[in-house]
Amino acid sequence: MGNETVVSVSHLTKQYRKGVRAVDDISFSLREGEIFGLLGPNGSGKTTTILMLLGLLESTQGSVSILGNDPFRTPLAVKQQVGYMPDTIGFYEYMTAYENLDYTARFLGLDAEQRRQRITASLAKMRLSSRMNDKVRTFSHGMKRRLGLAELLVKQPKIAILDEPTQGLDPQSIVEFLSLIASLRESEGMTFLLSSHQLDEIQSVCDRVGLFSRGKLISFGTVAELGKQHFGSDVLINLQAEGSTDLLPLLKTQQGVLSVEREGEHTYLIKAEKDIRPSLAQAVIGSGCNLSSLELKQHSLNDIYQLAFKEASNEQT
Ligand SMILES: Nc1ncnc2c1ncn2[C@@H]1O[C@H](COP(=O)(O)OP(=O)(O)OP(=O)(O)O)[C@@H](O)[C@H]1O
Repeated sequence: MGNETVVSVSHLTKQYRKGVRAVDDISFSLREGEIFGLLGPNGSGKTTTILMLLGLLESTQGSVSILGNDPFRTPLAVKQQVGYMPDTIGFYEYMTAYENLDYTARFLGLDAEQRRQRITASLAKMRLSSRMNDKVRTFSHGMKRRLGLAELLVKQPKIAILDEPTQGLDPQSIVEFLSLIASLRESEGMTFLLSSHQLDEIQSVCDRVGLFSRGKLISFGTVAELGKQHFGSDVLINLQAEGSTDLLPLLKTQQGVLSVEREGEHTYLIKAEKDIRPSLAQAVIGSGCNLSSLELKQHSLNDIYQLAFKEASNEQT
């Protein structure tokens, strides 16, 4: 991931005519080459934010800068550098995959040979070469998503914004789709913004996430940072040990330990200020017990999401 800021959002607000404040004073920035997950329940403001990033919707207040351009004032400059995959991808169903991509490529002003090269390379990367002359209406949902990524590749944008890209995919296709995104980041250096409520998958691919609740960005950072912010602890350690000594009092008094919970007869979950596995191992072995496992655990994005929303709704009521 580079250090250059490619997307910068400052105090962005959108109030629809009917009075709904769909996005309420949000600020964040994205770095070149990062994969960012915009997470939130239905109606929390994700799509409204995305539309403002794309210049398709005017903000009520605040500003957006995409690679130095204001998307609402200079939409063409932004459109050339940003690829967008909406939640319902609109391909021409009675045209072939190749024809659909050629239609997109013509807008880029490429000559016939450049178009052919770019399209065939993109379809190959998305493993759709064998289906390029088939009509899109014969494609499965997952194949249409892959064709959506191929279309992004034809466009070669610096930034790709994908609204609910994994919606409707089976678990295997989700894993495959997200690994394609990760590989595009590696090979093309693209920056991705994904909106989603598929937490586990997002955790596996995103460098940083932003949690949305009722138009507000209630948390922003890496999953580890969010874990610290909401759970007040840097690390969770899972320890398994057997022996005649009750380890609970011993573990509780170790330096750096914040709390200890017994999770099973011989299993403990330790909340600690930092990674103190070496001193825990010493203490356990010193007490005469057999240490069978000592693992660093992260709070799952799902745990963080649940807690963050509980906190946000407590604040709002
Ligand atoms: N054109 C509109 N006019 C008035 N209100 C709108 C309009 N579009 C969205 N809203 C409202 O703004 C809020 C945020 O909607 P938005 O679509 O941005 O949420 P979302 O997080 O993308 O939801 P989802 O996950 O369901 O797509 C909701 O209360 C929605 O009803």
